[in-house]
Amino acid sequence: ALRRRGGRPQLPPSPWALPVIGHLHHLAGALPHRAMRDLAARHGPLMLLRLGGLPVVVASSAAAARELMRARDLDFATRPVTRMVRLAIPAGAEGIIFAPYGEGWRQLRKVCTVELLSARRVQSFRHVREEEAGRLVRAVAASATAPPVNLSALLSAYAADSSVRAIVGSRFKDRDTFLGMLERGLKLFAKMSLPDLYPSSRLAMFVSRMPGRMTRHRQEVVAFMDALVQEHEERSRASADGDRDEDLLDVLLRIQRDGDLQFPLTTDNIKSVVGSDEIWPYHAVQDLFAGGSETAATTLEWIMAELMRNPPVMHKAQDEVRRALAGRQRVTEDDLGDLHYMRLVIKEALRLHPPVPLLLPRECRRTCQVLGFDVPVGTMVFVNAWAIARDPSYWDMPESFVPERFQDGKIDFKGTDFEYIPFGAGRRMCPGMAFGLVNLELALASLLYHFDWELPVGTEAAADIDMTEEMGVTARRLQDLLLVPFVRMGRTIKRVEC
Ligand code: HEM
Repeated sequence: ALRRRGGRPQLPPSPWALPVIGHLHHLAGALPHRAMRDLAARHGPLMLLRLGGLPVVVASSAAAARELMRARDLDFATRPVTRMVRLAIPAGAEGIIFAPYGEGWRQLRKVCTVELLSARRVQSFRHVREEEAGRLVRAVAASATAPPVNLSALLSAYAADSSVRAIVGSRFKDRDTFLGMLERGLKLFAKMSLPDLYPSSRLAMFVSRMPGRMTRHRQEVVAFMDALVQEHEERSRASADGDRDEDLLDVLLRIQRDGDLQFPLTTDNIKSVVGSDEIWPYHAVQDLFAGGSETAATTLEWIMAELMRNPPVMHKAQDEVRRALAGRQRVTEDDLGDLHYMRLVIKEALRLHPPVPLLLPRECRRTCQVLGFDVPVGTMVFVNAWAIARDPSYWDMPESFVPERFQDGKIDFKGTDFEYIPFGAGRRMCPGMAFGLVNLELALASLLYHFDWELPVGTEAAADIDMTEEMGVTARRLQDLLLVPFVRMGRTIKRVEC
């Protein structure tokens, strides 16, 4: 396929490069999705960058995304496993996010959709979400005595607590250690280090501190997983409750133990799928935590910031929630069905602030053509979902927060409208969409129902709210969101005194 134009491949266009670092200098000083959008404006919707020694193709239009994730989805259905990821995760134990395309990933993906993230399972954690949303409301109310409230911190706690409770249960005694380990692991995996940028360089391996950190993380995980799995197995032997109280790790261990699935999968299959390494359940649960926690916290923060900047939208959303829930003491999931406008608000926030702006990287499995260019096997691929969702060729007033643009229901995030793909598309699309959305809806409805919100002293105008992003595990706010809540009790609104 690469034998074109007299034997030379027609690669996608690239900016000018420097020796050794390639195009890295073009990304310096800006967040990757922003720098890549600016480069794409000059070099086109499919461009080839060399990041150190790593070839990377970036897709920046709906047409390019459609080709990669629909027409050629199978050719791009694998994830790159960098040297650092491989140090932390042995082959066969990658979990779901990092799993290369193949039988192992396919089976785990089925476990995800049929068991872990199915509608039934999402429903089974309803009480966890409602309790955690209640805890969030109480925490906001309690902090309201000394405003402003650091809403970012409270939302992070809400998202992390509800995820960890779903994954390992509320009775797990080393929960805080587990949470700390997951958060450290996520930060390590989110970084591109020297050995990743120069995959064949021994020097990069030698000078970087990442290999040591990854190895220590793996050792920590192995030690911890033993205790975690043992505790869960003892509990499941002691319990006669069937699966009534199962957390996600219980489900994974049950599947490993019994092959108890709706599709034929024996214990032996599972072992070969997940490898015999004892840390496989860890990476599966880490993926669920990665998927569930940061994405929810980040999105909720952006939604609240956008609502503060757009008072008419805030009033309309509050009006809807308060009308639908009139007289209720607290918000439950039964109440969410009628909140149409609030759902448009969430959609619009996911358009302007997709928490995973470049989606998760894919890798080309087979040399092929995209938009008429040759993409060589082994190339890493990013889809700039953030840039596409702000492209004026698809969106009117793309930088403005206008939930009504989704009112006619023509565009959705289910992976078929490629100008709007916050959850990705194709075979590797996010399997946790339903799980994620219900988490967002319950927390948001609670914040809108119970509180009125004002800007802290010193932030006089809504336009002064700092909207700068930073890139960590997700594209979140650089500054914590500080707001002043007023508890709304019936018709009177007063600052809480406790
Ligand atoms: C607002 C919420 C969320 C957003 C915006 C989001 C976004 C994404 C994106 C962009 C991808 C990559 C898709 C691709 O490569 O095409 C992804 C993959 C994934 N997400 Fe989510 N996600 C969310 C919530 C969740 C939740 C709640 C879970 C699980 C509890 C989850 C689990 C996963 C997993 C396991 C993958 C990897 C799938 C694979 O590689 O086959 N996500 N997510």
